[in-house]
Amino acid sequence: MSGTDQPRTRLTPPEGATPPVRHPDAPAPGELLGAHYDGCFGCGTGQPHGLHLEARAGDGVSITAEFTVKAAHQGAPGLAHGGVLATALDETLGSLNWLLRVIAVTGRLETDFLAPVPLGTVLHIEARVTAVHGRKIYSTAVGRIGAPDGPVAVRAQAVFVEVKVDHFIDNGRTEEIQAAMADPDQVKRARAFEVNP
Ligand SMILES: CCCCCCCC(=O)SCCNC(=O)CCNC(=O)[C@H](O)C(C)(C)COP(=O)(O)OP(=O)(O)OC[C@H]1O[C@@H](n2cnc3c(N)ncnc32)[C@H](O)[C@@H]1OP(=O)(O)O
Repeated sequence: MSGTDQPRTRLTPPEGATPPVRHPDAPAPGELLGAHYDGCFGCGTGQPHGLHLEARAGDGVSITAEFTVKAAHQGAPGLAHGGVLATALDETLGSLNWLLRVIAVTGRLETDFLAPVPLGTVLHIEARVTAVHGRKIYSTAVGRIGAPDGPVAVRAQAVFVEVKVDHFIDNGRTEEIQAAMADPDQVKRARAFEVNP
């Protein structure tokens, strides 16, 4: 690899990284998080072919989530598309930041595909933050077939990078940004960008 092809950072926390701290206002363990934005492909109710992933707060800085593989999510006949499975992991890992009450985006996501996932499967995902270092949040996730203790189909390791809300406002298409900011529901307005209302 040439210098510019190198990943920005390793997936294992560096020396000096600290354990994550659950925000005191984070939803209680077991609480459903709900969609952060109707238009989100991972969790939004306004996306007919989206994943409609449902995430719940877990203990510490962890999340459990469920995603049912539907016809629109196929790659090979009757099997989930690998990119869709990576999206489900990304969405669950992204939800962890809500427990830290930090706005962050995926910087790096590495996925291991261990077993094919048939159409109709409920994928049970568990994700947790392992460490924080500066703006970098290190996390892992595992997705199991059919039950929380079912066979492991996918695993992921990720680094999220903390950003300011300007990241979305400056880079998102104007129509969607304006519509999200004009939402009369204050919580929905804030959660579109995962900002602590
Ligand atoms: C609202 C919630 C929605 C959740 C949806 C699910 C999550 C998503 O899919 S988010 C969408 C996909 N991700 C993106 O679009 C991100 C695109 N990338 C970017 O915008 C930028 O590259 C961004 C913000 C990640 C980093 O840029 P910038 O703020 O300039 O970072 P920079 O100051 O260079 O680096 C800060 C630290 O992060 C590290 N870093 C930066 N980029 C990366 C990366 N890609 N991978 C790993 N580490 C990184 C740097 O090494 C640096 O570490 P250190 O402080 O130790 O030196």
